[in-house]
Amino acid sequence: MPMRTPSLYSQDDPITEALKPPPSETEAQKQIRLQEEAEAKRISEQIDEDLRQEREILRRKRGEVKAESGKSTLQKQFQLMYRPHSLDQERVSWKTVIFFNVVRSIKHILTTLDSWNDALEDSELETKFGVPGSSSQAGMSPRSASPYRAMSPVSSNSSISSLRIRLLPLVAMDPALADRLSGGVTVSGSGKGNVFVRTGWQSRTFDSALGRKRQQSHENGKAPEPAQDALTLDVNRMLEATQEDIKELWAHPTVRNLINHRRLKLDEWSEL
Ligand SMILES: Nc1nc2c(ncn2[C@@H]2O[C@H](COP(=O)(O)OP(=O)(O)OP(=O)(O)O)[C@@H](O)[C@H]2O)c(=O)[nH]1
Ligand SMILES: [Mg+2]
Repeated sequence: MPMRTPSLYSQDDPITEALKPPPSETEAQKQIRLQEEAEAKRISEQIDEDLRQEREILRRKRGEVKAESGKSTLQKQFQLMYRPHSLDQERVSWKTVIFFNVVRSIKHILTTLDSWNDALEDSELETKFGVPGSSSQAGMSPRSASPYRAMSPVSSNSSISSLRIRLLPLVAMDPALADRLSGGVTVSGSGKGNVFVRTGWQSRTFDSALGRKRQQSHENGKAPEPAQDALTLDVNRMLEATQEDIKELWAHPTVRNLINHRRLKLDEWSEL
């Protein structure tokens, strides 16, 4: 009796019924068909096996460590215990991040204020939006839906516009800081654009900050001194010069109002 290759098709499946070979099939044709089926099955099983192995490799690569399980915290603790100097060195790179967050937030406040024409006072907010929480006009878009420009007289917004002018040089540093963090990848967009932080930002900010100095002191076998580069020095100076303006902006009733009415949201930026 000749060996029969097992058929792919089961006996009681409606699809099997539909795919049945024609009754006129010769024995030779049948053999070819069964061989083709067996080959197709083998290939399909091979693909499944390959996929399974790939998943397994990926799973091993990722490891079993879960997100938010304290990896970074543990690393910092080890650093503190065994290489406290390395944290001093890192301080410089974090400076860029902190400056960027501050500058970006100020820019965001000013942009939001601008979209409200710098002039949302208590009385106007109450009239326009009702008491906080009553959402009669929630979602109304600022510029298009309001004739503020025409109707709001110069009052508290005069101080905002002067704050805006004083803070302009600081806000102008935003692209440079973003550029530093994203490693030269241009951050485009409307000012709301996110910075895509790329792997290695820390060594980048660190290298830019220390440059040759680091190399030299490594050659001497000494730990490098924390230093700052031109960019962070500039921002540092500007922050010092404008700190009162920043406080004033933050405490300004219009800004307070926007925050209270949830017209101004400052994102937390916790990826770093
Ligand atoms: N109670 C407690 N909280 C911890 C401990 N270690 C870390 N945390 C907190 O857990 C949170 C996550 O810690 P991370 O060190 O950022 O965790 P991670 O594994 O690096 O997280 P990913 O980078 O998102 O994968 C932080 O809020 C830490 O403060 C711990 O030993 N005890
Ligand atoms: Mg982490």
